[in-house]
Order: sequence, then C-alpha cells, then structure tokens
Amino acid sequence: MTTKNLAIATLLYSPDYLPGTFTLGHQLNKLLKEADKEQQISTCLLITKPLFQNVLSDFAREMLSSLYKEIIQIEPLSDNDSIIESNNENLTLLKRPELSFALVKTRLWELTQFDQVLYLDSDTLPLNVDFLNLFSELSEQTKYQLGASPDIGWPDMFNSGMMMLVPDSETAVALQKFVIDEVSIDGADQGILNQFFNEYCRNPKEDSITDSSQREWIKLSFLYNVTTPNHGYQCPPAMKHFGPQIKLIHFIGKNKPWRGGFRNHYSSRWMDTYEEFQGEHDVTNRLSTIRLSDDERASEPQQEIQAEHQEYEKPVESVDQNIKLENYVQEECVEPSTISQKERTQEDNEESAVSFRNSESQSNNTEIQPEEPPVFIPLDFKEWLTTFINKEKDEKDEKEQAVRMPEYNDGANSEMQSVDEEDSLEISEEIQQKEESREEEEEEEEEEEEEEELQDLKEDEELETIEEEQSVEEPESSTTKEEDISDTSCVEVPPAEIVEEKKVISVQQANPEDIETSDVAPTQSEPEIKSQNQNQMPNFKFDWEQSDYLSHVERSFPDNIFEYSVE
Ligand SMILES: O=c1ccn([C@@H]2O[C@H](COP(=O)(O)OP(=O)(O)O[C@H]3O[C@H](CO)[C@@H](O)[C@H](O)[C@H]3O)[C@@H](O)[C@H]2O)c(=O)[nH]1
Ligand SMILES: [Mn+2]
Repeated sequence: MTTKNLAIATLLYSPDYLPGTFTLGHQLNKLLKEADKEQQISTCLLITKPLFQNVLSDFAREMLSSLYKEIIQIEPLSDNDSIIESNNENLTLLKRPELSFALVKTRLWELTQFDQVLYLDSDTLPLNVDFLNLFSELSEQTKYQLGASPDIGWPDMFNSGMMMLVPDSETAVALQKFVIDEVSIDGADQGILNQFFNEYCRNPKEDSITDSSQREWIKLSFLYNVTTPNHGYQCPPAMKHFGPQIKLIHFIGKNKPWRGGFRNHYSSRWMDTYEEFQGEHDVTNRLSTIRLSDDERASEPQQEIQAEHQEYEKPVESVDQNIKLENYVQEECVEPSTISQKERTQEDNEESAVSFRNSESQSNNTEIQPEEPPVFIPLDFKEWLTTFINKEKDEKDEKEQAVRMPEYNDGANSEMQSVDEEDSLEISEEIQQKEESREEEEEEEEEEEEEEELQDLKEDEELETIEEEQSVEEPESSTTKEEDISDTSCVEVPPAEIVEEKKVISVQQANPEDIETSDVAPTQSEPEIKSQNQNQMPNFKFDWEQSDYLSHVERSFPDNIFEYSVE
C-alpha cells in the first residue's frame, strides 16, 4: 500500500489576515503533534508573491516559515482584472470587495505534489484532532469530487472555507477557464466552486465543461465547518445538542475575532489560541517597540500592553472562562436585535479595550470608567505596523509616507511599484486639500447623524420588546429602522461605510503634533464619536497596496488606530 501525500493548506493574500494565518498554523501544529501525524500530513501556506516578498517583514516571513512546512508563493490568476470586473456586481451584493481575490483559491488544484489537500480558510480554527478524520472519511476521494460542508446562507451550496480536494492539473486548468467564462454566484470563490462541482448550482445550458456531470460535491457534516455567527432559528437548540461534537469553527463575515468586532465563546477560544501562539513564539518582545502618544501612554491601553507581557510569562490557560458555551447558546446564537449597533459596538469596545484577557479587571474597569470607554486597539494592528509589515522603505521619507493614494482602484499596475516621490508629493497636496474639505463636510454630516442616532436610540428602546421576538439577519441591519425588516432576511442592509464614499488613506507614522491637535479637538475624542467611527469602520488603504490585486482589497479599521505612533 502506498502512502498518500497529504497536506493541509491555507491562503493569505493580505496582511490583515496574518493573525488568522498565525493562529491556524499554530493550532494545526499542535493538533498534528497530538495526533502523531506530523510526518504524514504536511502544512502549507499559499501566499501571494508581492505580499510575501515586498510587504511582509523578515520577522513575519520567518514566522510563517516556522509555522508552515511549505510556503507556496502564488501569482494572481491570469486575467485577474477582467475576472474581478465581471464578478463585481455579485460581489457588491456580498458586500465583501476584499474577497474578489479569493478566486485564487482555484490554484489549490495546482498542488499536484500532494494526493489530497484539506484547505482551510485563515479564519478557521480546528478545535480538536477529530477534524483529521476527514482524511479517513474521504480516503477514496477522486479528482472529480470536492468534500465540503453546507453553507448556512444557502445550504444547497457548500461553504468553501473548508474543502477536501484532490489536486489535478487538468481540473486546475478547467477551473481557471471556468472562472474566466462564468460569473460567480457570490462574485468570489465559493460561488464559482459550487457552480463547478455542485450539481445544484450547475447551469446545463451555459455549462461548457465537457465532463462536468462527473463532478460532484460530497456533502460533509456541518460539524467540520461550523460557521459563526449563526442567526438561524435552529441554532440555540442545535448548538446545545451538537456543540460538544464540533471539530472546526469558522469565523465567517467581515468581523473576524482578531478585529474584536464581536465576542462569543468561540472568538474567546480563538483569542486564547492566538495568545498561546504569541507566547510560544516570542511575539511580545517585538511588540515592545510600540510607543503610544503621551495621552494614551498614561491610560489603559499601555497598561494593557504591560498586562499582556506579564500574561505571556506564565503558561497560557483558557483565561476567558466567563464566556462559556452555554452563554454562546443562550446569548450569541440569537441575533440580539434589541441592541442597536451603536450600543453593541460601545459594549464590545468597552469589553475589548479593558482586556480580552483579564476578566477580573474587566468588571472593575467598566465600573470605574463608564463614561469614557477606553480606545479600542485591534491588537493585531500594532503587530502589522510594527512587526509584520516591511516598513523600511517608508521610513526613508516621512513626507512620502503621508502620500495618499489618488483614487480607490486607481493606478492598477500589474507589478508592485513604489510611487514616484515628486508625483507623490504633488498628489499628496492635492489630495490633502480635497481631504480637508471633505472632512469639513463629514463633520457637518456627523453632527446631523448624531442627532438622528439619538432619535434612533429612543425609538430602539421603544421597539425593544417587539424586536426581541423578531429575527434580523445581521447586526448592522438592526439599527436601520427605515428598512423593511422582512427585506433584510436575504439582503443585508448596507452598513454605513458601503454607502459612504470610499476613503483612501495611507498608513503614516503618527505625527506627534497631529496627535496633540486631535487630543485637543474635543469633537474627535468624544466617546460617542469614537464609537460612531468604529461603527462606520471606513476603508483605509496602505501605501503598499498599489499592486494590481491589492488595489481591490478593501480595508476596515477604526479611525483611532492612526492615533498611535510607532517607533
Ligand atoms: O483580505 C483578505 C480576504 C481573504 N483572505 C483569505 O481568503 C479567505 C476567505 O476570506 P474570508 O474572509 O475567510 O471569507 P468568509 O467570510 O469566510 O466568506 C465566505 O465567502 C468567501 C468568498 O466566496 C469564501 O472564500 C469563504 O470561504 C466563505 O466562507 C480568508 O480566510 C483568507 O485565507 C485574505 O488573505 N485576505
Ligand atoms: Mn472564512
């Protein structure tokens, strides 16, 4: 009997998913060791070439290389731009423009050095060794088959965040041709892969593939890819029943556990694993170069960093024990439609900023400072900026760093390029002027919005008891009272940032003067405004996002991350 070459693979094409990629790699190694399958099953990371070579720091590259046995650098698909263009309409419905590039998952079929591959999104977390049973369950899998669990959004389709596949060059070619010829249902990989492998999604008339009838989706148990959040009406009792059998959890949607936008039993488990990874890989020492602005230094986040350091010195345990599975079943499964988004974010921020780790100090702190929720800092952001992103080029010229990208999706060059310095400065001034006048407009708008929100809040309170009975699709939709709730069952109400003009900004070293000004300017530091800013999560772009593919990737960060200076 010949032994099969098996692999578990994941994908990374932008640095903001690094925390997921690190945590997954760490967890995979831990579980493979526990199952004594380190030698039998390889791990590999598919990473885009420009990201690996030009964007990531040496430290990040080394870290990834130590976590994954193979680092496979991939190129965008040929015709990437036209593919993105043709899928734009459907992707807009999904409201996840950053996923346009996820079609590159079709390159998984090129990994013919392996006989079978288990693909996992970077936002997945295997919970125990049982997920490895997939290899024995599908030991007879053929190249025509794809193993995956149903998607909760449309259960006749599979979710493409966990897939068992048999790499095959012919399939890879056919699939990549299919991507060019067809429009994906969701504008990204999940749609197209379903259209290719899943008979429910095939269009016999338009289907130009010769042997498409042989292709087959093998429906796997949902326990192998339990997606969260899940607001399905069956979720609470099902979670109670099936919860202990879950093998892998998948944090779908825009809010990822490392972004801190939501919190439940599983995001806490993810956070514990992330901390465990950091503790074991000495990431905290790298973080010590972070310098906060004077104002912030005296306040909570700095203490939080110190607390983090102390935390890593002792063995990591599951510290966030106050969020238990039962709580998840009772509170998190059901959409808390009675809480307005604003209140929700405020709550989340208070919880997150106080500390994910220190549950004791959490209650104290929220009691002490109920009026002033501390600034929420996405932990990972500090790492991207200080540790994981190659900042060398930028540091040469501070002015250059202040250059703002001319237009969203502008300058779509096929190669990663650095902006010409002089041009950049001219553009910078021009953009700065535009930005200033837009900021003024935005301030006025914000004031109006504030008034509206106050009104909304009152109405939300009145509606509270009625809404408790109703199931609403997504948190974002719960505040938009103008929308007909019945319409939201399928189509999510656009969050503020989608409607808003796209903001384009480059990451720059925080200018101490700016920080002072912004500290003085009360309009920006009002807790209410901060909370509002976080709700809106505008889309920022980094200087290095000038390559062709990265120009399509939208960013969502809270405004206040730019208040931190970095040495
Ligand atoms: O900016 C990004 C976005 C995605 N990814 C990678 O691509 C994967 C897919 O993106 P993700 O945010 O995980 O998508 P989901 O929220 O899980 O959305 C669903 O829809 C996507 C588009 O069809 C599918 O790729 C997912 O598997 C499916 O679960 C991630 O896990 C990463 O591995 C990046 O590296 N950078
Ligand atoms: Mn995912």
